[in-house]
Amino acid sequence: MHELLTPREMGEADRLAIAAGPYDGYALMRNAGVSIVGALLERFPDAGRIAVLCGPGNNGGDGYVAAKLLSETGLAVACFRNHAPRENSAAFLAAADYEGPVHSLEDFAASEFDLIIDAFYGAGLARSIEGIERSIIDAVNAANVPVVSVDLPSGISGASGATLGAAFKAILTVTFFRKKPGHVLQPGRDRCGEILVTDIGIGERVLDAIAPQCFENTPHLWHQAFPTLSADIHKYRRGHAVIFSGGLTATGATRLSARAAARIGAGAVTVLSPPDALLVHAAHLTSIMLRRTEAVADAVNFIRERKVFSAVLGPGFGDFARIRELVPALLDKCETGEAFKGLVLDADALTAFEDDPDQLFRAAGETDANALVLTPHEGEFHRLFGTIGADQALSKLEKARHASKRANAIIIYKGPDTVIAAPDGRAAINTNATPLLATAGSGDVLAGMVSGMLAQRMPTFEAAAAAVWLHADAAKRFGPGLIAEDLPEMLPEVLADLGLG
Ligand SMILES: NC(=O)C1=CN([C@@H]2O[C@H](COP(=O)(O)OP(=O)(O)OC[C@H]3O[C@@H](n4cnc5c(N)ncnc54)[C@H](OP(=O)(O)O)[C@@H]3O)[C@@H](O)[C@H]2O)[C@@H](O)CC1
Ligand SMILES: Nc1ncnc2c1ncn2[C@@H]1O[C@H](COP(=O)(O)OP(=O)(O)O)[C@@H](O)[C@H]1O
Ligand SMILES: [K+]
Repeated sequence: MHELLTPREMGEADRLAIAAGPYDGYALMRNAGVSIVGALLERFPDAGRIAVLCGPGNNGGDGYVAAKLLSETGLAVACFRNHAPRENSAAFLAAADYEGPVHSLEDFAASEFDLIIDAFYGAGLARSIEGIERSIIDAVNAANVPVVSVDLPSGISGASGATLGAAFKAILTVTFFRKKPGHVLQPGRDRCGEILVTDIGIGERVLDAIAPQCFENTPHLWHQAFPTLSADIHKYRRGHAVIFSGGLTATGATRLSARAAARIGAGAVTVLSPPDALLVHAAHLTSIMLRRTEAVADAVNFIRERKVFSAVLGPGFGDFARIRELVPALLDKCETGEAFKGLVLDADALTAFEDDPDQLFRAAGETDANALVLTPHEGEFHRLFGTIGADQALSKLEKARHASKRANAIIIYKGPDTVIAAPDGRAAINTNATPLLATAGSGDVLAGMVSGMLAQRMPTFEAAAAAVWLHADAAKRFGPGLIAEDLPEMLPEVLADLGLG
């Protein structure tokens, strides 16, 4: 159930399901209406006066089916519309079968109803909502009457989650077969309220032909790829990660990453520290090892000699020129048949390429697409991928995908709706985050977690997706008062509950 279907793919799913039978378009629509009414009666048993706002397409058709069923239960239902459905469409049949009152949108007043069913537009919304429909959406949102949206809150793009003109703020959204990206990307996600995905008779087999490439980030996506421990494992075989430290005044970020890499299961973690920061690290580290490194060659030699599998570069690092030297040298190590296979660039290691992102992309272009993970937040994304970031026509999902191809790297585009994208086209949208993560250092922890998973040889896309989900789950479990230090300490509980590690 974690596949996300674009509106175009959903249209294809409908088409394939109708071709396979036994349901035709109107039968699917009746099933959709049944699922809407079932959810509504269960959640709003006291709603006596219900308005159904019907658009001209099949979303409106679902509305007429729901109106008919609700009126058959004896409730006072009224439909409002300005455009009748196209003749011979499934929605046309649904409108004809509904025998209750149909009014003009001009006569609608939100205050006269206990509940509003929003069936203006769903997956077919193709342009900005204007005119009377827009005025009604604004008035209903202001009136605070509960809204149940059919498929999507009207005004939200199913493809991008963007608001086209104006959008309802629903308390419940009932959708069919699978969620769409618009249900999980902001601001769409906030507009949906509770999301109920219902079965309307579309068989799972349609997915074989559609082969979706976008997923909601749930443990199903990466559970199988999570590393397991054999009885004869030892710490270096389990996986050795290194974290590059900056100078004396910014060592905390390094230790946050290191602790997270260790807690997520790396067998050994070493902090590579410049001479001036050694003492402060030594005073704080216990199970995490410490190594003095000065020249780029020191780090590269250590990585080779000590069979290091992954590294984090960037948190608190400070020295941009050194980063620009280190990145090509480290990516080169990923390619030379040695143990080292994964580099995570975060924070300063992203900003270091702000003036010449092509320098990074050239180095990355010569390596395996699974060797590099970039973890930009909004600001860092714009620094590295200015043109892509500024393109208003692209959703966050599409931006992450374009950036991933451009950089030949796995991108973790962070935020309330973090998108993880791979150059091969796969993408995952994360939905379990909490605003509690907006605390200094939480990104450093995430970078460390990714490298800890890479050290254990988890495939890169799955490692990135797993780290993002586990990071958010840790935050939610800890709850209010969270600071970044708490996140690694919650991981044992998170992992144990999933039976991982
Ligand atoms: N068998 C199935 O397929 C099933 C589908 N199901 C349901 O169908 C929904 C998708 O139906 P849909 O494709 O008809 O699209 P929908 O969202 O109703 O809008 C299209 C209409 O709106 C119009 N229009 C668009 N934007 C506009 C705007 N801004 N302002 C004004 N008009 C605008 C557009 O006009 P046009 O662009 O063609 O001129 C067209 O007339 C889906 O969400 C689900 O609820 C379920 O019943 C299960 C079975
Ligand atoms: N409002 C929010 N809701 C959910 N997650 C958030 C929110 N704000 C930040 N985060 C998450 O917190 C982390 C912050 O990372 P980052 O901005 O790099 O912080 P820092 O640089 O302080 O470590 C990211 O994983 C991001 O997705
Ligand atoms: K709708």
